[in-house]
Amino acid sequence: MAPSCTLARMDIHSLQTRLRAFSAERGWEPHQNPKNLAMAMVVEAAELVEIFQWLSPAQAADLASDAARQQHAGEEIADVLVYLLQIADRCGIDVEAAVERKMALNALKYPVPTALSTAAQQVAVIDWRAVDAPARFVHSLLHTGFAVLTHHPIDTALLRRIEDEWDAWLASPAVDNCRFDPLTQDGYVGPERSETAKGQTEKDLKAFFHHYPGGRYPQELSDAALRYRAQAEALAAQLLDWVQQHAPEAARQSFPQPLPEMIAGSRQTLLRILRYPPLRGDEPAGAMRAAAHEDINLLTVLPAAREPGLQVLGRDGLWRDVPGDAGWLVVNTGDMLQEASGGVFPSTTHRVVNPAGEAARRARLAMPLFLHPRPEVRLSARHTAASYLDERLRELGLRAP
Ligand SMILES: O=C(O)CCC(=O)C(=O)O
Ligand SMILES: [Fe+2]
Repeated sequence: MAPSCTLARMDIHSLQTRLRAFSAERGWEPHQNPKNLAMAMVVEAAELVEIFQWLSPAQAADLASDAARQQHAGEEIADVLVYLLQIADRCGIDVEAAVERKMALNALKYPVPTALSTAAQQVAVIDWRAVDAPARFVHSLLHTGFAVLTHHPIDTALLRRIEDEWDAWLASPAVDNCRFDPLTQDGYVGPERSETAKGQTEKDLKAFFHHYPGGRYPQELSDAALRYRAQAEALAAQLLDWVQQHAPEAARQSFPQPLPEMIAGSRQTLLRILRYPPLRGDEPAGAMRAAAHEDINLLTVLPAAREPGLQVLGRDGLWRDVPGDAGWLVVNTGDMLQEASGGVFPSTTHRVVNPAGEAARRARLAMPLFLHPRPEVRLSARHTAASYLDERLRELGLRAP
């Protein structure tokens, strides 16, 4: 997004170079630290205000009809801008990049309050094969944190098979042979010690199995989940490529390295197979299948479950069902993409609500794949992937505090 052609015409960088030379020739540099410059800028801003001080709002709006006053205002505006550019120069701030990034963030923070923006908050359903799929996919992620793909390359017959065998396994005593190990972070976690979403008090009403490359896998089961994992991981890598290619300039400038490089050779990508057991009616008040949360990773690939319940929180504060017809694939952004993009890609809050009626008596299976960078990858000035994951796992109670 170009903030304005005026900025481009002005060429901020060469202006800063000229200002530096101007100060050096006059021996002013020792006094021009950011603190003094900021104070001088405020004095100039006050001189600009002084021009308007006793004018009526109508007179102020009509400044152009008073040539002398208009010229005076121009001089004060120039003074303010000159100091501002010098502050940025001394602090090593790239003004153009900072403005672009701020405008992108403002657009996210203050969406246009029209019917159009309500439509923009609907998660897009996109044919993966379409020529414009990558652009539409990234647009939907930017506006809703989610996108849904149809006609994707994941084998849906394989998914049904996984659901059937894992539904039985996750509810069987065999899970005892494969319980969660906090060191390797893989294995089975039962409802009794399931996650407590950040900021929640009740545990989620779910059991799950975590699989990492080369990690433990139930020997009683077929390799269907591993085959799904390979397909999902390849698709997730392609989708991350789409994000890199179609990300707004502000996000691309924020990425410490191209996104595909972050996952190259990663063994951190997590396959989670979830079983939400049928509800018995004696669940603690307020306990939900999956309480409101954000995913930790870059992107999540999630085949639509057979049972409903997945909802996304819109920027308008309303929960909406994520479209999830049979065979569709849900994709959402996670905290790590938000961190790496300087907030341009939102990590959107979602949850799985408890069903009512007949559906409450049925289990719900889901198998998200969480795409993770290698641990040493830098996401931002604050965090590497490892430091970020560590912080979040402690919050979830999956790693000792
Ligand atoms: O069960 C689902 O559909 C979503 C699960 C989820 O959001 C998660 O495990 O992070
Ligand atoms: Fe999630």
